[in-house]
Amino acid sequence: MSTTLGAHSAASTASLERVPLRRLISLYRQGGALHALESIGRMAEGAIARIDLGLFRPYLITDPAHVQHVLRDRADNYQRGVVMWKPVSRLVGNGISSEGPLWRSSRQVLARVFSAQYISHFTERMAEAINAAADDLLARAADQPVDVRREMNRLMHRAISLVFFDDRLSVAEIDRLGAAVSAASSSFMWRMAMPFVPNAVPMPGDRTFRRATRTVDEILRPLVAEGRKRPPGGHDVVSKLIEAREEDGTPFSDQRIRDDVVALFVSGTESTADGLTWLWVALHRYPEIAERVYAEIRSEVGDGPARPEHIRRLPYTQMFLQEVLRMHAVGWAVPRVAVDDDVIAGVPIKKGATVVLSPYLTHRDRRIWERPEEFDPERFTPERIKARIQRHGRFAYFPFGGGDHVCLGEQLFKIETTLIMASLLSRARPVLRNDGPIESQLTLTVRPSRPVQMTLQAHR
Ligand code: HEM
Repeated sequence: MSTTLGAHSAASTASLERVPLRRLISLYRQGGALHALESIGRMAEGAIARIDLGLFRPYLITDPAHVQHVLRDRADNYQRGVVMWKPVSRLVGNGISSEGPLWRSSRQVLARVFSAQYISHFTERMAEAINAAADDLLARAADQPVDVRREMNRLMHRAISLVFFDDRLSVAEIDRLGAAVSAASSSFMWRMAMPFVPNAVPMPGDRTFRRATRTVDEILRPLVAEGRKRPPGGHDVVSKLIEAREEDGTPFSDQRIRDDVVALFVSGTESTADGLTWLWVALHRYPEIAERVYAEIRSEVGDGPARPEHIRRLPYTQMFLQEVLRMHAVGWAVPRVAVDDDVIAGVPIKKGATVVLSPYLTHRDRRIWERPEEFDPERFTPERIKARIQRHGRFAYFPFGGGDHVCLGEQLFKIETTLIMASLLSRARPVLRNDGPIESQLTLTVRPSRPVQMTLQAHR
């Protein structure tokens, strides 16, 4: 086994460099999977890397021009369709998380529901719900450390409750739904590792999967049935899916609606919880930079409550958030399969090959980012963004992906996160209470290696 590196100049012929398996194993042994990934990224320096794992030989792509080629210029030739997908589709069906006509009809309706304009129907109530939950959190976290991920999930579920269900599901039920979706998602690891095993053959995790999907159905099916009896015109996800039509004009079935809601949960909640957790780690780690965030929020929001109009009056807070997602690109891998033969930067990509784009590595490419290991929100001033785009193109920074499958939840994430920050940080600042260091861990997302514990100290 080996890793083969190809040149990154579009005009050049491929220059290849082999890294023996010994090297890969030694990188893994030195510092785990993330260290190995980072090291390959550094060696490649934007060139295409071929990770040779025997039968599976994906290409790792990090140069912004190559990313643009896959996600935008030749998007028709690069589709989702990894074999690992089969077990996931048992949970999320074949709508928004797939490809083809069913994806297109889901995407069409959901792109509208998740646009800034549609979400604005909910921001007023979202701010109220987040302020109320923040009051509760501030009271609990004043002296006793709380688990950041769990608390961020709770806050996020309040926003989701509105946008997905127009508040027709209680927060307790959404927490239950979230837990079931999360249990189901982690139950099919074995099936993902061995996708060719038929469903009829029992495997570890099957029982958890069945129990979790039963809970999901118990919660969502009555909600869809009740939604069908309501007058049309609702702005929430379920109402819009009920009004949606397939390309041939048939309405979405109950199963299809249930599948898309679950798919949104799967795509949206894990990455949001990870992104929000890194946010608190960054505020604690970089106190001088965090002071500027607190000062901006205090000057605009005072002692609260946070309101929708504050969102666009907090530019430094937004820059801080962008830098969090640069350093901690939680969706670290965006995989695609080549539909037909292609050539990228002189490297032939055969039909059926898997290419993996990695925002995590692109965001740490030294050719694009000065001192990429340093946390610096100033990278995101409008002037510097413009200069970067002119020099390196739009895909130098792509935490939310790009092209046809660009993340649907980007606006929702920004709105809910800014409201959460404004509501909590107008009154308090975080202090992490973990004993040891918090490292990054590579799983399906990049997440903190241990649960993050924090208290919230009232501003003096
Ligand atoms: C920090 C938060 C988030 C990050 C970093 C993130 C990242 C991403 C990325 C990289 C993709 C592209 C995947 C691909 O091209 O294959 C994506 C797609 C997607 N995201 Fe997000 N996401 C976040 C939050 C959300 C939220 C809050 C939602 C919805 C509630 C959401 C829903 C989706 C959906 C449905 C897709 C697939 C879209 C399609 O295939 O048409 N995401 N996300």
